Amino acid sequence: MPEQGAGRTEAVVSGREPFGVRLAAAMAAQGPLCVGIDPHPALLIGWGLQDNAAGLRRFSLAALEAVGPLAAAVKPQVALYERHGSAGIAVLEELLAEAAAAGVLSIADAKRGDIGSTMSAYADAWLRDGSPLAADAVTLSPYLGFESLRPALDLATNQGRGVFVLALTSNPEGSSVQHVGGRDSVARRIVTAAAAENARTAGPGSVGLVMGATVGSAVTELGIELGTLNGPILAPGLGAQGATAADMRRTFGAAYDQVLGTSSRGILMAGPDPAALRNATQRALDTLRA
Ligand SMILES: O=c1ccn([C@@H]2O[C@H](COP(=O)(O)O)[C@@H](O)[C@H]2O)c(=O)[nH]1
Repeated sequence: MPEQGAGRTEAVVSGREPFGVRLAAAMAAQGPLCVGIDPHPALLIGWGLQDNAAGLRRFSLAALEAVGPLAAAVKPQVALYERHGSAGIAVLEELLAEAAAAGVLSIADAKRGDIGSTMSAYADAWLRDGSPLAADAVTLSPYLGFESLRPALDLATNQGRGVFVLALTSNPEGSSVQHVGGRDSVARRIVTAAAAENARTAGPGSVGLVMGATVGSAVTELGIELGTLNGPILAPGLGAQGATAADMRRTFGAAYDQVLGTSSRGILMAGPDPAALRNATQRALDTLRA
């Protein structure tokens, strides 16, 4: 029996503007910064909170309240909610709802990827109206094949939501898979596939890429062409992983305007004082704009 769900085309069309358009507007208004909400145990303790669901909730809502008005988007790291079990997932649901109510774009960093039929369920969870976990966008892993992501690509389009597909990740181990093939690398093929998706839309596309701020010269060495992407690039690695805005400018060159730099621990470690969190966010924004 053929795989069910892999080729599903969504019929639902939401009334909201495409994610790519909404993100471009937020980046123009706020600047090119996404703040990661990563409630690591050490950060909870550092904020004077307990490493439990109640601490997680206070941390998450306080972080959103402080940084939300300054950032183009927030990016909760799903793993750090999952480690608290169902109570942690309930906090993530509340955080996503609060972000939506405050008009702050949310990117769920879940890195989902599976065969098409299971991918449909992931898409329903993260991208469908009415799901308690629906975010404006979700991160996806394409290592079961880019086309295995089809249910999420189609649902995102039809719901005015977006996806960010891992292409060149910020960790040093990523190159052992993503650089394979040299000038015809795995990463380059993912970029080409994302560009083909975005070519279907006239405005800014909603299929983004994850490309670490730490990847240095990999983009040029692998012959990756970003000029035709027509979509956003989520660039983690600022701050705690050591990358700077200057590194990002060198790495992304002419595509820098499409890049949404993201920092989690580098900003969150300034908390819990809201003014200190706002200052850390503003400093990160200033370097990205400089
Ligand atoms: O290539 C990637 C993809 C995702 N991430 C995630 O971003 C944040 C980074 O946190 P920092 O504290 O700013 O280092 C984290 O949630 C990662 O899982 C990434 O770092 N690199």
